[in-house]
Amino acid sequence: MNVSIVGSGYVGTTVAACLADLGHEVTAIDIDEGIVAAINDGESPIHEPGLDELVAEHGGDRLRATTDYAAVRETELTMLALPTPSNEDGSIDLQYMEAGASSVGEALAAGGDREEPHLVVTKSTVVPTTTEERLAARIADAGLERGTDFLVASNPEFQREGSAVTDFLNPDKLVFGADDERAFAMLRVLYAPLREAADGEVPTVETGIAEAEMIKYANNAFLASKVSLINDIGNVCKEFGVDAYEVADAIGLDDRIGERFLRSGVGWGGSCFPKDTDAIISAARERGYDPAVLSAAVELNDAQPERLLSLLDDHVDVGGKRVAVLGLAFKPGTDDIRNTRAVPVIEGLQERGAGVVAYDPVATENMRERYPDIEYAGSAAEALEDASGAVVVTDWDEFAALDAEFDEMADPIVVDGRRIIERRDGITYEGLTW
Ligand SMILES: NC(=O)c1ccc[n+]([C@@H]2O[C@H](COP(=O)([O-])OP(=O)(O)OC[C@H]3O[C@@H](n4cnc5c(N)ncnc54)[C@H](O)[C@@H]3O)[C@@H](O)[C@H]2O)c1
Ligand SMILES: O=c1ccn([C@@H]2O[C@H](COP(=O)(O)OP(=O)(O)O[C@H]3O[C@H](CO)[C@@H](O)[C@H](O)[C@H]3O)[C@@H](O)[C@H]2O)c(=O)[nH]1
Repeated sequence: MNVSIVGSGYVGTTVAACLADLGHEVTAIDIDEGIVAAINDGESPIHEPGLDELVAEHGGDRLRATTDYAAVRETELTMLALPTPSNEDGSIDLQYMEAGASSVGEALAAGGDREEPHLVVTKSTVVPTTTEERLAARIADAGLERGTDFLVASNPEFQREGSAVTDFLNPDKLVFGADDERAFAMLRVLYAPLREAADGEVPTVETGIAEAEMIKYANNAFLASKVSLINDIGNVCKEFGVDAYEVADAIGLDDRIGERFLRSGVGWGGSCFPKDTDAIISAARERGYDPAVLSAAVELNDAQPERLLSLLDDHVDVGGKRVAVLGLAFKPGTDDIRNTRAVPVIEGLQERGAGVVAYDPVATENMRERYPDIEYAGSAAEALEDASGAVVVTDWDEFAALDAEFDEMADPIVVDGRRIIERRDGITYEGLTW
């Protein structure tokens, strides 16, 4: 198929490169000229395992990039992979989606009549009814008729950062939301090569558009709440001196609970869980319903970084002292710092008057833009040297190998928010939930 993907960030670039790899002709459309040039030169604009190779292989060939929306006219299907950030009150900010939908509509309208309607697919995470009520309306504003000139559908994405390529190519499920058999048929053709190439059977859910939009929020809300629940249980465990990881391993053997997403600690961050839980809570409240469990999950998550710091307070008054922060990315395998727990941890240390020295294997430069004034170390060893305490925020594998490096600390107190450091002689070790 000939496909265009509007927005070439974390999701758009992964989807575009993978679809090209599966044999489709793909055009990535982005307003950022640097991103467009990089893709055409065969370079991935983002750090994501496996993506460099795919963009290198297909960039400038089956995968092309442009800033010109006219490219959608050469394609049968356009996916919108644009940002859906939060407004200050937590509600979803649809300005990028609406701008993108308008541009697609105008580009299609400028091409005159079409034999078949163009399918516009919402890949971004949007609250239920957005695609039909807000995006289809923007496309129609260009003088196009839904059903004749264009169709809309929702196809939410469940990939994780750090494993986006393998997640996209081997999804647990595909979700197609549409109200027109022609839209379902096109989505089936689009994903046919993926289903053939995937490691196992890929269940496909065909449903309504608003249902598909809601499935994405329910998925993230469930996972975020699962982590908050294990953090709540973990906090209780800590009060009793019980190891929450032994408890989690045991309850995870119950199929109804499942072993994944039971790692307790300093909480969830990233570009999705925080904004998506906020957006669906806000959208529900607007309609008069207050989702109590989900609100509590967010509240508990917001409190975990302070709980981590209070464990450090139990051992040392960090005012005027050097404290190492190990890990800045919101999770290992990515340089993404959006909503990382490192931010409240750093701010809490600064409020206590500590001198922060931070280290991350790949996310340092992103964090430096946000906090240019704190010290950044070139290695974990350098960060630990002369520090009067260390807090672990991201579970990078390399932290598991740290050992003699702790001997160089002024005061070897380690508070681990991710259970990645081994307890050892010579350090005062506190696990957040164990
Ligand atoms: N990041 C993830 O792992 C992930 C996973 C699943 C779903 N999602 C959802 O996917 C959507 C995109 O997220 P992302 O992380 O890829 O965002 P991103 O910020 O990384 O990328 C968005 C891209 O859109 C471009 N853009 C902005 N306005 C534009 C316009 N008018 N026309 C063309 N391009 C424009 C930006 O330059 C940027 O390159 C969000 O709704 C997000 O919730 C993200
Ligand atoms: O047991 C766990 C699992 C995760 N986390 C934290 O939860 C956050 C999110 O992790 P993860 O879900 O692995 O990463 P994301 O890339 O944010 O992916 C989530 O958000 C994406 C965007 O919507 C969805 O597509 C994915 O399905 C969903 O997992 C990170 O801060 C993790 O440290 C924990 O604290 N404990």
